[in-house]
Amino acid sequence: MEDEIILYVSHLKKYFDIPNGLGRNLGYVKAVDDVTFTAKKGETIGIVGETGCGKTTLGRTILQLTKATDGNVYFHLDQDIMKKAIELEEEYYSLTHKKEKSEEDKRRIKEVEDELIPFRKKYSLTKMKPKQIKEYRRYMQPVFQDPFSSLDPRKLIKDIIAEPMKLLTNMSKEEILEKEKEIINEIGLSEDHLYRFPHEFSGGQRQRIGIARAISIEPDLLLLDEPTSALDVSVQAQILNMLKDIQQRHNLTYLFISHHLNVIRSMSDRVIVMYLGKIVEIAETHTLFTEMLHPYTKALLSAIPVPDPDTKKQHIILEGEIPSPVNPPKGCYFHNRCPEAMRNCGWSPRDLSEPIRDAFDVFRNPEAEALPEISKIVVDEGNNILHVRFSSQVQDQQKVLSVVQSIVDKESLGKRGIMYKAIENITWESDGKSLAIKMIEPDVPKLVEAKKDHFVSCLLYESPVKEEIENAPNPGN
Ligand SMILES: Nc1ncnc2c1ncn2[C@@H]1O[C@H](COP(=O)(O)OP(=O)(O)OP(=O)(O)O)[C@@H](O)[C@H]1O
Repeated sequence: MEDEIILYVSHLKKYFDIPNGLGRNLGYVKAVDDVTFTAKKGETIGIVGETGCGKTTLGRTILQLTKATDGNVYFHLDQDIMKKAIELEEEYYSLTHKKEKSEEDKRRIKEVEDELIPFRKKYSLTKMKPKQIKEYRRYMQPVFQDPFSSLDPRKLIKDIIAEPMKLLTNMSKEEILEKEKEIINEIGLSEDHLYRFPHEFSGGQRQRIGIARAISIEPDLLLLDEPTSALDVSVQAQILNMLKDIQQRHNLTYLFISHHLNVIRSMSDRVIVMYLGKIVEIAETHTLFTEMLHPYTKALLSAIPVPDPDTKKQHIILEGEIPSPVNPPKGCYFHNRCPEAMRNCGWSPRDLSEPIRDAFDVFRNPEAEALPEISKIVVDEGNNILHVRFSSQVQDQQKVLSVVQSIVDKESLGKRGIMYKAIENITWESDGKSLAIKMIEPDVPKLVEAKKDHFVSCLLYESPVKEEIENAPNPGN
């Protein structure tokens, strides 16, 4: 692997619209949400995470097979330009995301913007015109999971492999055939296989053909999206070994997506762990598998079986459901399942609205007969307040308050006793009909370099550190 940075993905986002069928938008699926990383020439970056966390969408958006919603992708550039891209993008991002901006910051933002806008148009794939993107396409190629559907059954292998060469290069017919002969041997098949149809091949052979097609135009980067997941275990190892050989011979960079942690471990130089469209951790492979930092990575990796029966390993079972990418929680997206969550990790009035409604509903709780009737519950996400409105003036305010307090305590128990610490105060509004539960504003974790070359997005690794937060006096108590 060289030190040359071949790919810089900068704050990339892909949100899918959710149309209601009547021309209006119901919201977005945040499939990729602010992803930043670099890849070096000859490096394999493994991408892991539970199903639906955005791995495929990330790969497709980088390769411009899906149009990005926001962010930039710099690829295959002169190293000085690449360095400039990183400098400009990072400065712009940190300036524009400052909570309070000085006059000097505002002036600098304008200056960086003036330089960045034409720079992006010229160099960022997400801002280029289709014709310009086409020039880069030959240097980045995808290989997908399903070798059965990715090859046109009516075409000879010769024509299938020739497609990218015809489309993206100026090679003559003779040159294409020459290249095909060379490449078919490289993937372990022979020249006469060029004159057969896809159905005449096994799954493993078809995936070899898919790889041959991708490397025929001598790209620099391959997106390998679960390339062996549809194959028998015995065939998987052969394909993985072949991919390693091809990588060495051609000095290729791989973006390697897989559910299989052992495959990721054996293939990758560095690993990206994703959760709900965001990167939660990036580190060199050995470090990630032995000294993982993020609570999610710890849980994910605890699921790998240990071959030695004498070695005891604790399997961390995550409670709670994966939140919807349409309406992800505030703060850290993982906080509601996190065994190490703290009071500022993202608790929201949303968490209390249902339990409070249930406790005051006579159909769900017989004891609610003695309680006043709720007319409305309003979640004010902006101010982090839950407003509970009753149908009429509440006489025994103390009793209602203690019921609400007991719900908060009960809910907190399920959240390892943490959530109650997120309550700033519970007060009656002056009309005597409404109760307001105010929660603290959660912090949003940033991807920070916690150790050398080891990045993690978790408040445990940002200041104020865990102890400070946990020992802070709790105004809700
Ligand atoms: N074309 C689309 N339109 C709307 N939503 C989409 C589309 N493609 C993906 N999604 C949604 O985006 C999110 C991320 O999906 P993606 O396929 O990228 O995840 P993944 O990690 O690759 O999952 P898997 O491991 O199952 O392939 C999911 O919630 C998915 O439902």
